[in-house]
Amino acid sequence: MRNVQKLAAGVLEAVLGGAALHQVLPQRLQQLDAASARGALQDIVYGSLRQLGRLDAWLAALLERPLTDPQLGWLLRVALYQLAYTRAPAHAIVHNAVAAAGPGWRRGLANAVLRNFQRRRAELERLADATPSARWSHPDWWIRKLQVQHPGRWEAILDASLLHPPFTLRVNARHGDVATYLRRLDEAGLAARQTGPDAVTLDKAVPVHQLPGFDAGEVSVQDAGAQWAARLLDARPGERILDACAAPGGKTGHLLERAEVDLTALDVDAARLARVRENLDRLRLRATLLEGDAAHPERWWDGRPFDRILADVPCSASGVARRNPDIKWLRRPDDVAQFAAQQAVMLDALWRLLVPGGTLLYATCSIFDEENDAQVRAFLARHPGEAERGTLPESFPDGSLLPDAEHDGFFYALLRKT
Ligand SMILES: C[S@@+](CC[C@H](N)C(=O)[O-])C[C@H]1O[C@@H](n2cnc3c(N)ncnc32)[C@H](O)[C@@H]1O
Repeated sequence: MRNVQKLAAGVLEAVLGGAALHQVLPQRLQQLDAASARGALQDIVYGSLRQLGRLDAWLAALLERPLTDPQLGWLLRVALYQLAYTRAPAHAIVHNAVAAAGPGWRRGLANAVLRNFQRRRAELERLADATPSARWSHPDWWIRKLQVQHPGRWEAILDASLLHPPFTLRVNARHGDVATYLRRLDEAGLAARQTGPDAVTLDKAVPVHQLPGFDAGEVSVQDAGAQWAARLLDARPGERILDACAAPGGKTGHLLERAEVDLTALDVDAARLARVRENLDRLRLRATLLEGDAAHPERWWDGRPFDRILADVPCSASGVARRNPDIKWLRRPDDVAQFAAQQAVMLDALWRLLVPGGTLLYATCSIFDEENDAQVRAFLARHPGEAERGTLPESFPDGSLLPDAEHDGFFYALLRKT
């Protein structure tokens, strides 16, 4: 356990220092032989990042003066996370963290902090609950933005963002229906329920290769909220479709599963585009893959207009913060305006590629207004008389997809070229 604690502390320090979680964590996971230790490291890193505001508040309350050793601080947060949120035996957590803390005063301090946490737990929970950034483990600016932009829903959004993200599959309609797949999951001993027209959510995440039919392309892992994109774009057989920010290809695959279309999958990132190819190969589906910048179609467009365009633009990812819990700590308030500016340029550029009468589906995994409704309103104001906003179907949940227990946060707007 000592090694796992130290590795977890190292990952947290690197990530909060600016390193990419998806690069640092796999490197550290490779240093562990036992699958159980790798599982524990993954859980501790994700869980600590999800609850970091609370862990910070506890640590600050337990220290008499600020720590001079940042590495010890990360180790203590890891141990606090384990004590509060895991089933590992408390004595082992404390014993190993104290040993990992190093000699001299570090050892004594680690011992005092962790034992005091156990003694003062109820008081510390109340203390954290009284401070929004600790209660919901989000930066203050993020919480204030949600309070202003979602006055009736901000607490529910933040509560949902502390949950473990659901593990949801998309059933490939070319292979069978949801009811049949639910029966196959049941036969495999995997409890699940339907959470969308093509979506089933498992009670517990499992490695994908344990899923019946995964290798044959019968299902894909995709959040139920993300599965609305293909349904809303509603591509018809034979149409020419542009998936303008396609990688890693989750929505590309869904579009192709639903209709025989002539699909171009564009992405600016060649490495990510390779993942589109891998995903489509598994699904045995075909598309034209193009590396290119959606903001500069003159560099890659062949001049033939598209009937429908999916613009699943890069965004703050504030709707999927529980899946990428480093994001909320690394984003700066200014980033949101920068994303919004980049999205506006991409929207205007892509709009020119759409056939008259065609539809563009604008999509983000953000819950911030600047990237969503305000973005669409500004677009309509820039294109008077040539664009109108389409209505989303009644089956679409509640007019918006704010994160909850069943799906992540997404935004969709249909734009029709008049
Ligand atoms: C939200 S992700 C897309 C997710 C994808 N649609 C899916 O469902 O799997 C945004 C993608 O936009 C790509 N991207 C960012 N800037 C771009 C640009 N200027 N042109 C094209 N793609 C871009 C990123 O590389 C990233 O893969």
